[in-house]
Amino acid sequence: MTSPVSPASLPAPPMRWDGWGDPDRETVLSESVLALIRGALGVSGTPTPRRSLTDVEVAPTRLTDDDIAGLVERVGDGHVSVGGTDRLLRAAGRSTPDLLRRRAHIQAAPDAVVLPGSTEEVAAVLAWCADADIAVVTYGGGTAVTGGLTPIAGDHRAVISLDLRRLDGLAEVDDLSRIAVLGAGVTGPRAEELLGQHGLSLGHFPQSFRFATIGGFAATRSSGQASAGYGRFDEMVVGLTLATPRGVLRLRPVEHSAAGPDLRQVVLGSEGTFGVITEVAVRVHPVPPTAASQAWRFPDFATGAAAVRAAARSDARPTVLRMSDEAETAVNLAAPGAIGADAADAPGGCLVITRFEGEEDDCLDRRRRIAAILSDAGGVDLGSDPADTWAHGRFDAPYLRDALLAIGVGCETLETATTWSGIEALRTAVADALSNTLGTDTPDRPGSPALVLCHISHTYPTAASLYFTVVYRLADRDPVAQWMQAKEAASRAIVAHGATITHHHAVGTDHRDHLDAEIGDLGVEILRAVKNALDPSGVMNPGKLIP
Ligand SMILES: Cc1cc2nc3c(=O)[nH]c(=O)nc-3n(C[C@H](O)[C@H](O)[C@H](O)COP(=O)(O)OP(=O)(O)OC[C@H]3O[C@@H](n4cnc5c(N)ncnc54)[C@H](O)[C@@H]3O)c2cc1C
Repeated sequence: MTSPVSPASLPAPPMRWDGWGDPDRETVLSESVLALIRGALGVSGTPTPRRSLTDVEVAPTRLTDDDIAGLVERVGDGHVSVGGTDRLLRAAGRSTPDLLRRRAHIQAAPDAVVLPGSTEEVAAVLAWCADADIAVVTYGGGTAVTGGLTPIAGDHRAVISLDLRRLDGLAEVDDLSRIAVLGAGVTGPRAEELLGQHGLSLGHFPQSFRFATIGGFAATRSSGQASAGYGRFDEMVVGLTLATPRGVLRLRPVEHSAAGPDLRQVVLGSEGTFGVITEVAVRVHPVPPTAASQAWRFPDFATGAAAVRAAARSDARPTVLRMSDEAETAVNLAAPGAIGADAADAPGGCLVITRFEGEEDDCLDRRRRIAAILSDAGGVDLGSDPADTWAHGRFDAPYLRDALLAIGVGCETLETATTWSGIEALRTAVADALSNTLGTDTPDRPGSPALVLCHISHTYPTAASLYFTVVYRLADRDPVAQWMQAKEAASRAIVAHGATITHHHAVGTDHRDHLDAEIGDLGVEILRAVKNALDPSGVMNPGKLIP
């Protein structure tokens, strides 16, 4: 039995419930985007209205009055809700299947939302849940894209969402060591604001920066757009605190230790299946006084990839280094405000963006040295404008997806990484898998090819990550199954090429069945053993990460 949702009693997560970003911002597709989409996919472009929150039903909570009292006892009055809206708002992440499921009249939701205010309260809730046989899904910013937030109770009698928004402080700054300790619920902008008051910066800027949290970054091994300069998030972490059903694990911020295997690396990427990361000690740096950019055009992917590889190996490494393939360059994805605008007269080739942050002399010197490398490798200097345009609009592209979904156009991304020697074959295989599954004729979608775009998003001396965006006509019937079929084909191609199933989006539910192909049966057994030590009753995020 389901019932319409009652109003919220807890503060709502800041993102719109059924889409991306600021709830007050409505994206209207420009004429150039509409023309591109109509021409490529044959849709009419007429938007269908969104479902209102009040027109959704959820099942009643499975928690008893005693359960609710038990939770309130641990986190205090006003921090627990079994109200339908509170539960629904935390019921999903922001993948395209998540958003498609948000269109249904009846939706799955956790049985309660709990807002702990400290590490001790988190630990108390987890111990209580383990005793009471209730599963726990940790909720950070809600930007998960691989099913990590799906409210799965598994073998347990109910599931709660543990929203960390109250863990929102800067606990400590060690200026001399350049280490800061941030609460897990601090969002990307709030972290920069808090650190900025000390003249410091973290430098982690994923596309989800505005909404995702410090704890979420750590739990998913996130990677930001400035990873070439500041590293992946896991490289920024020097210490952390993990609350588990068995107690609290505190890993002190001494990065350089020979005291056995590095347990931080065991916690990073654990996706809430071992416990809840409540605090993270991160490496920080002074706010960079200068930024200098430069964009380049290469004739084709292979030439551009060789140039980017050389730049990634240089000690003049840019802070941002990325390259769009021919298709992504042609639709102008680097400038969301101008997509499709000059598609007809685009000069072709592959766009490379470089950006350098730091002291002025150092920035200019690195830019000059990288310019020499890229120029020698066949690049044409486009000046700073395209790179500045990319920097300006870099957090806005996700809004487009909502507007596309409204007109019957699917838009989803997936990512992987492999060694430089495997990059070209991997790109072809994944792109083919996506085009073949989403671009074939079916009674639902006669003759609509899929548009597959790709960029090299993160670079290392030995490897690089590939990030695919695919735009396709949604099936009238079961568009979730349509995407899942394409994703499975792409995942198989990734596994067959020995690449990683995820470079930074994490495993969640979506990649779980492919994890054993990557780490082997013994690797899976190790993860199970760690989980068993920290979460013997298996209440922490069941159905995610570990097959
Ligand atoms: C439009 C868009 C763009 C994106 N761009 C990027 C990108 O550029 N780079 C990138 O790396 N990712 C990106 N992502 C993916 C996503 O933003 C990251 O995975 C991010 O790290 C999730 O953080 P969050 O706070 O939103 O976590 P949530 O989505 O709330 O949770 C993610 C997973 O981690 C668990 N979790 C969250 N917090 C904790 C905690 N404190 N302790 C234990 N477990 C926890 C959750 O249970 C869940 O399984 C993008 C997603 C979207 C929708």
